[in-house]
Amino acid sequence: MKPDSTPPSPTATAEPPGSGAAMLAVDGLAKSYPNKKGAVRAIEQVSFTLHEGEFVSIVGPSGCGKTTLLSCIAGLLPPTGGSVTLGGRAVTGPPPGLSVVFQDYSRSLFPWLSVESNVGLPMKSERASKAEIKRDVARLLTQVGLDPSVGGRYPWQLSGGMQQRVAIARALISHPKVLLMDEPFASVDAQTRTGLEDLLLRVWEEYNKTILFVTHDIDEAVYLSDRIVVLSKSPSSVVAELEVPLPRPRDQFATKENPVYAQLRAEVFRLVMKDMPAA
Ligand SMILES: Nc1ncnc2c1ncn2[C@@H]1O[C@H](COP(=O)(O)OP(=O)(O)OP(=O)(O)O)[C@@H](O)[C@H]1O
Repeated sequence: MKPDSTPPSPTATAEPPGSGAAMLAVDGLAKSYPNKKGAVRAIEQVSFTLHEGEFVSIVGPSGCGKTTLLSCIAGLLPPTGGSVTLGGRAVTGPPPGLSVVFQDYSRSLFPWLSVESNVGLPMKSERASKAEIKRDVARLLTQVGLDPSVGGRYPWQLSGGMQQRVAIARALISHPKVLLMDEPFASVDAQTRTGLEDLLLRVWEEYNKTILFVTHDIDEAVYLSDRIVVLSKSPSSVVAELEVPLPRPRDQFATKENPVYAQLRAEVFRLVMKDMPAA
């Protein structure tokens, strides 16, 4: 496997996000799960497009079908209608060029493998040499803010935040075009979460990735994204797509003090709560 050429610096991204070619197109996607009574319609008629280099978040009321949507996009679950195309090719199974990071890092990482083996696994299956794997794993661990010596430890010896950094390193090592993230920071404490948000923004800018990020957290969606896709309650469809015109680079203090941040947060909250079942 060839390593990426030197990652471009954040300032080298000449085009504004969202101005690139269509990278991921979701068109009329539907998914029903069979049950004793017939079927549970989880999502129906979900359509949106991600352009190259864009950071897009999906939000919606609890149980609206966010995980179902992401699983269909990742080719892990066959949709019952509609289509997904990645780089112009129909997704019919897990496609090359796409990596997934789950909320539950134990789903991303094998506890019986060292951190180095976990991160290097995609390269191993592509028959990279041991030296190449070692070099790239150390580079990626540094990139996600971990000391390369962590490579010799096991996932269960690390904190939740560190494990999620390892999962991000592993997702990046195969140079995916698109990163799908399913509530990746929902299982860590608030301070760790803000650190991971800023890490993700740095990685996104440096590697010029296209990211689709599912979250329950409206603040997080506004802070991170170029655009927010709001889903209705299940069976869900897209009720709104909102641009986030906040300047970049984002900053946990300055961005959140910007009146546009508060305005957008309130708007997304209103759209999501409209469809929330009573507690
Ligand atoms: N394997 C399954 N079999 C049957 N129904 C399912 C299955 N998985 C999900 N569902 C149903 O599909 C709908 C959407 O579920 P999904 O987990 O995708 O939503 P979500 O938005 O990710 O949920 P949450 O807000 O809890 O993260 C729900 O009504 C759920 O009960």
